[in-house]
Amino acid sequence: MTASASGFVDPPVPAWQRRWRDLRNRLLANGTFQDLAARFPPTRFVARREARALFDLCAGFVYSQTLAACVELDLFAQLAKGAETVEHLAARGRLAPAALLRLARAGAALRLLETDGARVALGPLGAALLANPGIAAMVRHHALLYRDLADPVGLLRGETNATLAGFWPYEGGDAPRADAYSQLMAASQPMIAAGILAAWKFRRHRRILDVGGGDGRFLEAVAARAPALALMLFDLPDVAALARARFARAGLAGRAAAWGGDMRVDRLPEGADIATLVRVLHDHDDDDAMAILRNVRACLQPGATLLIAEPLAAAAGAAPVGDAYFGFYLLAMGRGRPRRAAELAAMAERAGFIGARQIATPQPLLTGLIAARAG
Ligand SMILES: C[S@@+](CC[C@H](N)C(=O)[O-])C[C@H]1O[C@@H](n2cnc3c(N)ncnc32)[C@H](O)[C@@H]1O
Repeated sequence: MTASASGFVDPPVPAWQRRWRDLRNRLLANGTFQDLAARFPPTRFVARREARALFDLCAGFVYSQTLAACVELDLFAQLAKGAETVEHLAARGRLAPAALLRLARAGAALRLLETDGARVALGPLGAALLANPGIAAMVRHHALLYRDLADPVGLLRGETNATLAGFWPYEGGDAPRADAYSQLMAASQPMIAAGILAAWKFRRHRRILDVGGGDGRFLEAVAARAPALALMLFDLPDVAALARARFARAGLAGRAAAWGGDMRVDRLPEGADIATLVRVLHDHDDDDAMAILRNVRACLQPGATLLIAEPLAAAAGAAPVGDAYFGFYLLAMGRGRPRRAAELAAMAERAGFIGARQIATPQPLLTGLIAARAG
């Protein structure tokens, strides 16, 4: 077993796999082999695919910034009703038509837009983005992360004063900033809630406690699906106040209550038969994450359900999101790390839960789900 820096263990790599990896790497690092592979018909396809993947890694930041420019110019919303002329879009964005066309062609290459040179329309990814406003909110928010990643090694060495850390002031209380990050979370929450609601039947429960529940958007979505469920939310005091306001606006004040405090140390409200931690544990270093899990366990009766929902490390088909994106995002944020499903299950069991298991979700890219019972 290989001990990671955090003390958790990664699954061991079998000896035959290590030998195969070394052989593969010797071949791929050899220019003559690469030339041969690119010319030999059976390997040509793979050689081209790998060359493209490598170039995409080199150029990925340009692709992201192409998307950022489209979002800043609000192109997707402007094209929602149909194609527009290059001149019209250029005038709206205060750009020269040639500059707008350059952006449109870049966007078309990335399937965000389509253009015939005179008019611009949505591409398939641009159209999909319209249905998920949370993505545009994240793209805007990424201006902070982009700045912090300008010196990735400095960030890894802890030499960079990350601007992203200031966006998430969990300690100390800061109402305007809590409002800003809660709005960002609320914008992306519908995508997360859809995945959790597709994977878990909340109707079978009586009372839910959403710990670190933000401004209540997740509970509002659960409430629509499970009309008899009583709703409880716990978050920092400034955020719990936002949740109370949301519950009142949504007509849920009669069945929902929100408490403010520190979920690591303050007593959590009792009586729930299901507790949820949605995008919470990955924000915290291991000691704090364990304190949260133990505190949640303490407020539940044996047999109650715990659901942990967050992007996972090493998720099949989604490793770049968990390990690369969230790995660096949380580093810039100043705490936490993405964890494997097995790590979260082991932590839950150490905190007094039993039977922890991973539940399949329709979109593992965004949300992995671990369910356990209070032991
Ligand atoms: C990433 S947000 C997730 C919010 C919500 N669960 C969602 O998925 O939209 C993490 C939440 O944990 C809350 N939080 C962070 N530290 C906390 C603490 N020590 N006690 C209570 N809540 C805390 C934050 O205020 C924030 O609402």
